[in-house]
Amino acid sequence: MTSIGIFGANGRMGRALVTVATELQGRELQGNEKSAQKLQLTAATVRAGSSLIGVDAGELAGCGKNGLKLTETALSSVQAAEVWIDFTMPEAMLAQLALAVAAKKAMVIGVTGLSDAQYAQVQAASKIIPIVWAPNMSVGVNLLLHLVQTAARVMGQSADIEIIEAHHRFKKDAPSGTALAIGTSIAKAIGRDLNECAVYGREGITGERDQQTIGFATVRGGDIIGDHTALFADLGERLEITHKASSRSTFAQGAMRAALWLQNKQPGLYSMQQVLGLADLA
Ligand SMILES: NC(=O)C1=CN([C@@H]2O[C@H](COP(=O)(O)OP(=O)(O)OC[C@H]3O[C@@H](n4cnc5c(N)ncnc54)[C@H](OP(=O)(O)O)[C@@H]3O)[C@@H](O)[C@H]2O)C=CC1
Ligand SMILES: O=C(O)C1=N[C@H](C(=O)O)C[C@H](O)C1
Repeated sequence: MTSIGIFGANGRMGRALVTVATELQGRELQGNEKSAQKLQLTAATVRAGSSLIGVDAGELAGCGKNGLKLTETALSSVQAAEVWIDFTMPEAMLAQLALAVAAKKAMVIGVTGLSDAQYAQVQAASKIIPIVWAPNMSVGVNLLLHLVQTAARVMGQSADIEIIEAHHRFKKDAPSGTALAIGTSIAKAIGRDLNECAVYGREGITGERDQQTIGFATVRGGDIIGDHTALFADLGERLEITHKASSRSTFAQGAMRAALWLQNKQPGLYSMQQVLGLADLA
């Protein structure tokens, strides 16, 4: 049995995580090294001083009372679970990561929009505790990261490559972490450096398109959960590879799978590709 804690239980993803963990509790799930494992949700935290402290976590999440009272984010609360899941915001996540390091707890991190310096802090923490960090924990997107590499190898020398993403109006970062991961994956497959070839917006007299660039387009609106398309556009044909998330539970289920996979792992920074067994896919 792996005990799970959730930071930021009041967020959109926090509530999805509490709901999925509550549903999966006690059931046999795919875990580490192909063995079945069970999880138990033993802690869920909200900001220090929040009026939600003491409220039932399941009731807040909208899945019905689960008997778990929300606690405040603090070192004392972190002791209550073996693996912590964090889908909050970069600064909050880093403060929570410091608590996990102090308590020597494993962590699953889904936060996007990290600066290079913030990502370096995650890397440093992974020398002390095991961490899975991934900008997207759905099976489909992690498969897409492979499919775009095949497409890029076949079409990338002549087709124009564009990555289009759409998310809800509340999203804070752009382009999405997933869009950047798709760009990185494609660039790697065709020997380009994303830092040098990415174009993040166009306006005015831009001139003709440089085929060597990888373009990004961002849409924000309403309650779109998360759509991503990699477009390979040549003269006479175009290929589009699209993933659409229709529920946040797909990300939450991926996070639970990562949490079970992390149990008993050595300190290190692991990817969702490793969790899903896709790392060696050609
Ligand atoms: N990897 C993946 O598969 C996915 C990743 N994400 C990423 O997860 C993150 C969260 O997304 P979402 O749930 O929509 O965001 P929300 O804004 O709904 O939730 C953010 C959470 O972080 C907490 N928080 C924010 N700032 C602070 C702070 N300074 N101190 C303490 N707590 C803080 C909020 O607390 P409070 O409620 O008190 O404000 C809230 O619980 C984003 O980076 C998003 O890109 C999202 C979906 C999938
Ligand atoms: O903020 C979101 O909602 C999402 N963020 C992730 C990202 O930035 O890629 C993943 C998912 O698309 C939802």
